[in-house]
Amino acid sequence: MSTPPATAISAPGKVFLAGGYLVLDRAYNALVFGLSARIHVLVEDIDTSSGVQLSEIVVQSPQFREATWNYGYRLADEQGGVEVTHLQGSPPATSSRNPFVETALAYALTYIASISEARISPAKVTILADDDYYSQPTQATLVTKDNFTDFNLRFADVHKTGLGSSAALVTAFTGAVLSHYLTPSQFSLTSAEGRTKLHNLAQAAHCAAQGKVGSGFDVAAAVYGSCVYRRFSPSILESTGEPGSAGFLTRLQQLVDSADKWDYEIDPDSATIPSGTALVMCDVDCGSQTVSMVKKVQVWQKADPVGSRALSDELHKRNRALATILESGDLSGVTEAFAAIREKIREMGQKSDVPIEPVEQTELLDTLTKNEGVFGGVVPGAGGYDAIVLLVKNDEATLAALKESLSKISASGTNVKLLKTKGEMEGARTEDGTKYGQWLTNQC
Ligand SMILES: Nc1ncnc2c1ncn2[C@@H]1O[C@H](COP(=O)(O)OP(=O)(O)OP(=O)(O)O)[C@@H](O)[C@H]1O
Ligand SMILES: C[C@@](O)(CCOP(=O)(O)O)CC(=O)O
Repeated sequence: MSTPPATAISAPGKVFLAGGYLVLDRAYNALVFGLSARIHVLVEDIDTSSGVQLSEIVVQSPQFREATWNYGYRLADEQGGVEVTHLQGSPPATSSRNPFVETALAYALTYIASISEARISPAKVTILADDDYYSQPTQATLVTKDNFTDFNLRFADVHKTGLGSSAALVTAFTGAVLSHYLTPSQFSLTSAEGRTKLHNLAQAAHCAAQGKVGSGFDVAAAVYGSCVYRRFSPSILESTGEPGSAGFLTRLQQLVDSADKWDYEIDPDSATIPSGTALVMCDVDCGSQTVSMVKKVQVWQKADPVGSRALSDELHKRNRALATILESGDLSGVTEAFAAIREKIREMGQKSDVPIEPVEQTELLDTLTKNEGVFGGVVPGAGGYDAIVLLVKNDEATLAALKESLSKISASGTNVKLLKTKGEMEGARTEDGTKYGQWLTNQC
């Protein structure tokens, strides 16, 4: 009997162009773009024809070493939902846990159990990520097969580029598991209702795995692609509880299915990349980012509520002006719009004593914006030293000149690299499960 193709879903990474920090407050919205860099999640049934009835799901990330996680699952008493246990199996199963995978699995299986009587059969889940999510070791010769690179590294040794791998992973994982176990009438990624459910479930799982409630812009972009985003009130997720706790199944099902519980606003039509242009990203290898940036900005906001509100209002006005220019497609004034945003971001950084646009990044952005065909750019999201994003003319000559400028800059100190990924409009989507060739174990 031939093996059915894997259920495959992919979700994009993100670049946060305008509205970092402000978006944590529902008074402001954010301009976020999805990226062509995607994470793909494939689900295949495990053959139990030998009569063995396992309750086991194996998750593997075969581009990395020691990246196989085995999970047992069981329906907990008192409507506690599906409890997932990380099994310490023999190698290749890894002993270190992956909170994003584990939580996404428990949340997805619990939601499935809340709306379906069907048995959850054993399965193998494969995660494949675009190269751009991780900085590649400079000396190593890496093997790429069927479009994905074997990084030959353990997760602990990987440097991420900050494209939102965890949000893309949780979204694609949740979508793939729901699509695999539910019928199209119970869940379909192509319907508006299905997307809403995927968003709500992935948002809840991602916050739980992170151990904090962020604005959720990264999950919104992973589900809907480029959009103007206003966050949900954090209180919505306060009483969901833990998988296994009494009533978790009912609470999660209501959270996912009751659209009126949520107050986020997601508008994919108002985030536009003008025709003939591209949003590109440069990975900057220049020291690490301060982890407590958000906390420090909040300390400043508390200490100076009036001043910080006035600055945020002005920055928001400038963010909206950029969004309007991009939407109009008429790029006159776009360079000034980027500069105006950066001016206020630097002021916010000085006032809060946070390197949102540190001086090294100011120099880099100023230098690159002088290039023919580069309209402007910013330090995305929370800012810091890790990356910059540029709006450029989408042609070979501009990209070649940009690469040349970056290699000159790299030769004189800071290592800066143009990533292959570009801004893209589309969110999570169903993929053809037969196109992953050698990465699928059933076909090895
Ligand atoms: N290919 C993958 N396979 C399995 N787990 C992954 C994969 N990629 C990322 N993850 C999980 O996501 C974690 C990284 O998430 P984190 O939120 O720290 O980074 P990010 O989302 O890429 O970055 P940022 O939020 O700065 O944009 C990893 O430690 C791992 O648990
Ligand atoms: C600072 C913040 O507004 C954006 C962080 O963005 P990034 O992870 O740096 O892309 C935090 C958030 O929105 O959750």
